[in-house]
Amino acid sequence: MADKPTPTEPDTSANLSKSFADRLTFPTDSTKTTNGTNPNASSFTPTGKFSWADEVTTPTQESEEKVEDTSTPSKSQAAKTDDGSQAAKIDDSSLDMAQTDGSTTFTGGSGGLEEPEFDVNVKLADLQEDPNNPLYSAKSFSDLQLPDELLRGLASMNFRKPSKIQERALPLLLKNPPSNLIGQSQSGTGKTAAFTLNMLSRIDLKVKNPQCLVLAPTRELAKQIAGVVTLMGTFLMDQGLEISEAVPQSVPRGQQLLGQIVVGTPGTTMDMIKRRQIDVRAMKVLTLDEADNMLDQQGMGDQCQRVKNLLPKTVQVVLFSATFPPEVLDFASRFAPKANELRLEVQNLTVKGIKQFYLDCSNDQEKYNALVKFYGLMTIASSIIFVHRRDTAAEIERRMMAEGHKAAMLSGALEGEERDRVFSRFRSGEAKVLITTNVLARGIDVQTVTMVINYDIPETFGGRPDYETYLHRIGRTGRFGRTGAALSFVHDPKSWNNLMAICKHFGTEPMRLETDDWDAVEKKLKAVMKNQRNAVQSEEPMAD
Ligand SMILES: Nc1ncnc2c1ncn2[C@@H]1O[C@H](COP(=O)(O)OP(=O)(O)OP(=O)(O)O)[C@@H](O)[C@H]1O
Repeated sequence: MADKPTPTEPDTSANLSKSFADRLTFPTDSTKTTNGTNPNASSFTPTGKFSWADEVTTPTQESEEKVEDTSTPSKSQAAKTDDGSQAAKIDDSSLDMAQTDGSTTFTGGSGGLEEPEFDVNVKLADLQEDPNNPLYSAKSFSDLQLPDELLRGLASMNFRKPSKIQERALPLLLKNPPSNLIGQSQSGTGKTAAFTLNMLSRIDLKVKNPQCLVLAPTRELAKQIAGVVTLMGTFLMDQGLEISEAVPQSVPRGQQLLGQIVVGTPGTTMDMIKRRQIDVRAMKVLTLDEADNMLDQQGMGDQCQRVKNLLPKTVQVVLFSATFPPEVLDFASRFAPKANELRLEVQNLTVKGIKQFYLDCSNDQEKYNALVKFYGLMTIASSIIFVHRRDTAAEIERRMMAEGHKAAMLSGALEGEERDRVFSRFRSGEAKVLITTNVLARGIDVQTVTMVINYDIPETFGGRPDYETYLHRIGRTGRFGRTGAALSFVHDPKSWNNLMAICKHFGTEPMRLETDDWDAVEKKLKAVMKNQRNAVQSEEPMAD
C-alpha cells in the first residue's frame, strides 16, 4: 500500500530561530506524586505563545488506519537534514543478551545508556515483591493449577513468579465453562504468557487440527508470539504439539496448515480459512493481541470480525492490549460478549521504568543533526527510532550507515522475507539502531532496547496526537522491570502541541533537553537514568 499523503501543516520554521520551550514554562519533575503522575496534569499551562492549552483541545481519538501485514501508515514530511559528522560509539557487549524469540532471561535491571556507570541494581525479585508494581503477584505459577509440562516450560524460560496480569487473568481464562476476557495491562508486563498458557492448557494434543488462533497486527509480532508459544510448550512437543504461522508468504497456496495453535495476521488468516487451508471446525479459542488496534474500524476491525464469523460460535474470545480507547471498547465488548474485564485507568498506563525526555530542536532541519549528535554522545545497547514516513526511515538509515552506525530500516515497503532478515539482524544485536515506522510500534519484545526515539511525534491521519501509539512505541523499552528512556523530538508548534497533549493525557512530564548544550544533555541523561534504576515506583492496582 502506498504511503498516505503528507498532511499539510503551516511552515512556521522561519520564525523559529530559538527552541519553542524558550517561550514556554514546562512543569518540572518537582510536581510529581509518588506514583509518578502530575497532580496538576489537567492544569499545566505553558505561558508562552504556543500554548497547547489554547491550541490543542484534547481530541476525540480519531481512528487511524493502523499497520497491517505489509503496510505502514506514514504521514508527515520527510526529514530534511544537513550532514552530521559525529563518530559513532558502538557497544557490542549487548550481543551476549541477544534474543532469538522474545524471551531471554532477566539480567537484573539491565538497560541504561552506559552500562558500567550504573551501579544501582533493581532486581526483578524486588519488583515482584512490591504489591503496587504491575509485576507483583501473591501467587506462584503452581498455585494457578497449570499442567506440569507448562510449569516446566515456564521454569525453563526463567519465569519464577507470575506478574499481576498473569495472576489475575489466568484463573479467569482457565475456568470452565470458558468465558471471554478483555485484559489490559501496561506494556511489557507479560500479556503474551497469559494468553499462551490459556491456549496450551486447552488444546487436545491428539487432535492435529487447529484449536486456537491468535491474531496479531504484524508479521513480526505474529512470529514473535509463535516463538513464545513454542518455548512455553517445549515439554509438550514430544506429545505432538505443533504451532503454525499464517503470515504472508509463510505457507504455499493449497498447503493445509496443521498444528493445534495458529498465529497469524488477519488478512492472511482469513484468506487461508476461505481457501480451506485452515480447518476451523475444532477451534476453541480466538485471541487478539493488540486488540484495540485489531478492532479499529478503520483498520483491521472488519477482517477480524470476518475471521470470527468463520469460527464456531462457541469459541472463547480473548482480547489483550495495553490500551483500550473508549471508542474501541464498545466494539470490543460486542466482539467478546459477556467478557470478564481487567482494565487500567489511563493515568496508570505508563511504565515507571521508562524515563521520558524531549529534545527541543529549533526546526525540522536541526532534527537530523541533533539525532547524529545524540548518537555520537551516548553508548546505547539497542535503540529504535520511530518516524512517520517510509522515505524518512530510508533516508535516516542511509545517513546513519554512512556515519558508521550499525543501522537497519524496517517498514511496510519491504517484502516479508526481507522484513524477517532485517528484524532478525536487530534482534540478534547485529544491527544496533532500528529505524522504523509504526509497523513495529506494538508488541515487539527485544530486551536490549534501552532507548526509543520519537523522531516524529505520533499523530493520527487527521494530524491529532496519537496517544495510544506513543504509549506503545515507548513501551518497546523498559520491559518487565527493566529501565529505559524515550526521547521525543519537537521542532514546531504542532509537534510541541501534540507531545504536550499526549503527556497531559497520560499525566506524565518529560524532561526537556536542549540542543545547544550537549554536555548538559549527556549529564542529565546519565543522572536520570542512574536514578531511574533505583526508582521502584508505585503503580495503582488494577481494577477488576
Ligand atoms: N512471569 C514472568 N517472569 C519473568 N519474565 C516474564 C514473565 N512474564 C513475561 N516475562 C517477560 O517479559 C517480557 C514482556 O512480556 P510480553 O511481551 O508478554 O509483554 P506484553 O505485556 O505483551 O507487552 P506489550 O503490551 O508491549 O505487547 C518478555 O520478555 C517476557 O519473556
